[in-house]
Amino acid sequence: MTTFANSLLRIEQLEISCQHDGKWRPIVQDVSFQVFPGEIVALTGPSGCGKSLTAHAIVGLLEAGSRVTNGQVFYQDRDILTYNIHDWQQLRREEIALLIQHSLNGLNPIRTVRKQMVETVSQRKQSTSKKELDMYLCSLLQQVGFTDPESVLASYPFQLSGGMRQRVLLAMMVSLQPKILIADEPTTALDVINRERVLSLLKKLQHDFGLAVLLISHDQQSVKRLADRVIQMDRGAIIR
Ligand SMILES: Nc1ncnc2c1ncn2[C@@H]1O[C@H](COP(=O)(O)OP(=O)(O)OP(=O)(O)O)[C@@H](O)[C@H]1O
Repeated sequence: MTTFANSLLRIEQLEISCQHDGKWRPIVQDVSFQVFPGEIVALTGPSGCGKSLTAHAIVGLLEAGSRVTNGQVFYQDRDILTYNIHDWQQLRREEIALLIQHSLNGLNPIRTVRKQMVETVSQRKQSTSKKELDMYLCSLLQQVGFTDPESVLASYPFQLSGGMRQRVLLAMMVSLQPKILIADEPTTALDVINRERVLSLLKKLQHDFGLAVLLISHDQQSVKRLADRVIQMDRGAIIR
């Protein structure tokens, strides 16, 4: 008998259907794979093959017009598709982080980085003095490669480049100490230098914290450089 004792994430025969012209049709079908602690697994394939739908289903964030119609998703052997909204929120806060395609969407454009980081960090950290908190925020930003963290804290998202915003999101994610990061096209909107930075950072987080990463990407270069294992999708199914 196969044992799944060590897998962090186990997807079994997942089917996701979408509504088109009032009819529900399966778009993702019979998708099964596992992610083990500390490994980087790439989910790759052409545009529209169902990578994002799969990623969003795993974290309970499918949009209206799409839903899971078959299969199971286990996180540490817990069947998370049975979760309610509260359970999902807790899972996303404590265990599974999601880094989305366009980083600006993940940050509020009219609030400073500091305010947003404080909000995230306070989900995990007990209240401390302002000075201690600032030191902690700066250390998080330094971990993701910022040499002038104070000025980043005082900035609004629009004052930062796409790559910088992506790294701010990663710093916030690090503070939540997730076991697994699902990164949906984390480098698509970035120029070559920032792309390299974000990819190196994912590798560093894997190395330093034993973070597992499910990397959704159609960028073969990123996939080759980063992934320990590659899962190839096409037209809603895994092909290898
Ligand atoms: N909420 C929705 N309602 C209806 N159809 C949807 C919905 N979300 C996704 N789809 C359809 O499902 C298909 C797969 O979409 P998905 O975003 O998962 O592709 P993808 O592989 O991530 O592509 P890309 O690399 O371009 O992001 C697409 O044809 C898309 O139009």
